Amino acid sequence: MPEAVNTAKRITPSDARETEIENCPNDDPSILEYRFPIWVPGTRTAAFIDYTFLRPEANARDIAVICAEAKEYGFHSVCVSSGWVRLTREKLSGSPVKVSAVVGFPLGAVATRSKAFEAAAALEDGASEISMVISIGKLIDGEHEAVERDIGAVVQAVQGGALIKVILETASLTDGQKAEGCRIAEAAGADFVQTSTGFGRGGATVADIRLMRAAVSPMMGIKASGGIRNLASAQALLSAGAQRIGSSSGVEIVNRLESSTDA
Ligand SMILES: O=C[C@H](O)COP(=O)(O)O
Repeated sequence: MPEAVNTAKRITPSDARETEIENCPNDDPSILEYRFPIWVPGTRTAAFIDYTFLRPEANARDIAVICAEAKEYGFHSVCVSSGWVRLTREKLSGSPVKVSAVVGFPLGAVATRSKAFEAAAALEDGASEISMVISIGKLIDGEHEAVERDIGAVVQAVQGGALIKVILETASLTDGQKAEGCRIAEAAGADFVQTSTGFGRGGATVADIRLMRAAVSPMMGIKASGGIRNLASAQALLSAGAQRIGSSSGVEIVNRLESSTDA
C-alpha cells in the first residue's frame, strides 16, 4: 500500500493569506456606531490581533522573535508583561505595530495603587494599550464601588495616554457578574472589556462576546482572549462582536496550513 502523502504546505509570511468564512457576516446592523473598527469578512484578521507573549520564562530573545513576527504579519500590537515594554518598544521602533502591556496580571488581586503604578510605568516605557485584570474576587463579592475605584485608578494613572482594557476573567464569573463587570468598566472610563487572561479556568467564548457586547455602549471595545488557536475561532469571535483578538497563537491563526478545514 503506498505511503500517504501529506500535501499540507506551510505558507510563508510573505504570501500569508487568510481564508474567509463564507456566509459569516457580522450580524450587528449598527456597525457604523462603534468607536473601534469592526471586523467584516474580507478584512485582514491580522490587523485585529494583539500578539501576546506572557509566559513567565519569556526572555529577550523571545521578545525579539515575536516583534519580528508581528511586523512581518501586520498584527495590531505585541502584548507583553510590563517589564518587557521598553525592549518591545525598541524592537517595534519604526513600525506601525503598537506595544500593549498587562497590569495586575494574571490574578487581578494586587493593590489598586500597584496596578496604577504599573500602568503609569508601562505608559512611560512605551505602551499605548494596557490590559488590566479586574479585581475578580471583589467583583464576585459584589464590592462594585471598590472594583470601579480599582479600574478608575488605572484610567487616571495613564491620563488618556493609553487605551485601557479590563480583563474580566469570564470563566470565573456568572453571567450577571460578567455584565456587571462590563458596566463598571465603562463607568470607570475604560476603553475595552476583555474576556480572559489565558491563565484562568477557560478562555473566550462566542456567548461571552455577545453578552459583553450587549452590556456596554458602542463606545466600548470588546476583546476576546484566551485559548484562541485558529482562524475559525478568531473569526467566529470577531463575527460575534469582538473588535480585538488577544492570542499567543497569532502566527498560527493567520498562517494556517492550506489543507486545514478550520475556516
Ligand atoms: O491575551 C491574553 C492571553 O494571555 C492570551 O492567551 P493564550 O496564550 O491562551 O492565547
